[in-house]
Amino acid sequence: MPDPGLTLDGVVIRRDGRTLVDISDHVAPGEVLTVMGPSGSGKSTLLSYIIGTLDAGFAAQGQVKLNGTDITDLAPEARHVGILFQDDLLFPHLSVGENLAFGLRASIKGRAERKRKIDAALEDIGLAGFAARDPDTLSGGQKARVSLMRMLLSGPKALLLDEPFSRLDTERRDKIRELVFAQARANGLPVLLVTHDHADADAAGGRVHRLD
Ligand SMILES: Nc1ncnc2c1ncn2[C@@H]1O[C@H](COP(=O)(O)OP(=O)(O)OP(=O)(O)O)[C@@H](O)[C@H]1O
Repeated sequence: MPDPGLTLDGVVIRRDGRTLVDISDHVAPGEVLTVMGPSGSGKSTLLSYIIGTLDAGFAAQGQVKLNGTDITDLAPEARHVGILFQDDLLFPHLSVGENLAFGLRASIKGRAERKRKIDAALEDIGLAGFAARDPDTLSGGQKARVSLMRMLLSGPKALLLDEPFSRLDTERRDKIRELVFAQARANGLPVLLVTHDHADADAAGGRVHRLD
């Protein structure tokens, strides 16, 4: 595979004549690149560009490549880039298992195979036996784990994290952060982490790109 990982090649994003983002970088499989910067510096804007949902009011140039393939002009769903937000919500009218099934790749058709995958996924995140539960009966940390797993089950080739830990208390935060990074490493996913928190950057252990 040519150049595995996520490549940002001369990505420049402007708004009203002001350059917000200017980045060229390569994030290897299993590596975490942390993006930090003050409020309004363009962190979420960069993630929108990568997933293909940048607001038309921005002017952008540069290529986004995933495993050597240029995905800059693909529709968001064709990019296979997973994103996790601070307030990621589970579908409240679906059970925990159905929420996970929603993320499962369409290629997994058989009922038994889907159930087996979901049970294994719940076990992976320490929630074995939770398939029938309603999301609103879960704690914040449990919901965060289900959101993460739902996203991973959709088979992303890169992982973007937009302050996904900031609502969690310190103890849960450490555990979930570890789980996210361990899953990214296990799946060989390049990770781009947007955060205000230096503890997140330290836990990620990789390089830091600053937007000012
Ligand atoms: N749809 C929009 N219309 C107008 N301005 C926008 C829009 N979206 C973002 N902006 C502006 O673009 C700049 C970058 O916003 P962005 O959300 O990327 O910042 P951020 O670094 O993620 O901030 P925060 O840390 O507060 O989330 C800000 O000045 C913001 O006001």
